[in-house]
Amino acid sequence: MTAQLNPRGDVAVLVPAAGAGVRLGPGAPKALRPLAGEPLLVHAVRRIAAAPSVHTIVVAAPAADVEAVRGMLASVAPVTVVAGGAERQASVAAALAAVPVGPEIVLVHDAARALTPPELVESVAEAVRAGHDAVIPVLPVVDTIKEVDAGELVLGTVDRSALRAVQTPQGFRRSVLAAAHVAASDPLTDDAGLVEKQGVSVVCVPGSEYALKVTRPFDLALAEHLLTTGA
Ligand SMILES: Nc1ccn([C@@H]2O[C@H](COP(=O)(O)OP(=O)(O)OP(=O)(O)O)[C@@H](O)[C@H]2O)c(=O)n1
Ligand SMILES: C[C@](O)(CO)[C@H](O)COP(=O)(O)O
Repeated sequence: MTAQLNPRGDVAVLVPAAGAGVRLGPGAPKALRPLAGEPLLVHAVRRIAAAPSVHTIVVAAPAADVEAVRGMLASVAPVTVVAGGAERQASVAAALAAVPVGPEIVLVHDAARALTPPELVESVAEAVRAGHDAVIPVLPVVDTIKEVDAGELVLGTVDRSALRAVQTPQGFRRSVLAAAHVAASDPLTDDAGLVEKQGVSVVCVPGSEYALKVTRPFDLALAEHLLTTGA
């Protein structure tokens, strides 16, 4: 059944999905690769659409696959599909340009984080609604972290208590994200990094283990296991 978005919602979600997936290995663009029988992107969009505040979803698809992605998502949720760019930042900028007048909170969410629960979409949006210009979901770093030189010689042990692993969706006041993209020079893979460069304070909220990014083959196997076991 096709999900309905909330016409009175205040949140637009941009879904960059135009990456190749080089680290996943040869094959179709990553967002279009199957996870338990459906493309990663379908899983991601279904969960975004289940978040009650979402008014608009814009997907940035690989340029050659825009029509295929429209077809793939037609029965999932009402989405706008645009062509992405060569860098993630260009894909986000293309999606941002397609957001209609209305939503004043914009979330940017990797298609690759296909199992992200709707509750995380809501908690990030709520933190922006509460007055923060930029909000990122994070997890504590659980491994010991070493700094090394070019020859893999350990230089020292980093204090991990002040480190966080960053996820998406990342949430922004719309004008803040738009200004950061206008001002952007070198491409970054992280929108929070763009707004930091503008001197904007970025606030952390608790992330979710389920928002793992499918990057390497092990991540895909883990996501498949989580889905098929109902974990
Ligand atoms: N030119 C790009 C590059 C990335 N992305 C998207 O940004 C998200 C996060 O990127 P990542 O997981 O690093 O994906 P890829 O760039 O595809 O991965 P790789 O670096 O292994 O090729 C993904 O949903 C990806 O599709 C995008 O829309 N446009
Ligand atoms: C935005 C991001 O998902 C935050 O963790 C990440 O930066 C995406 O890209 P990367 O190429 O894997 O760093």
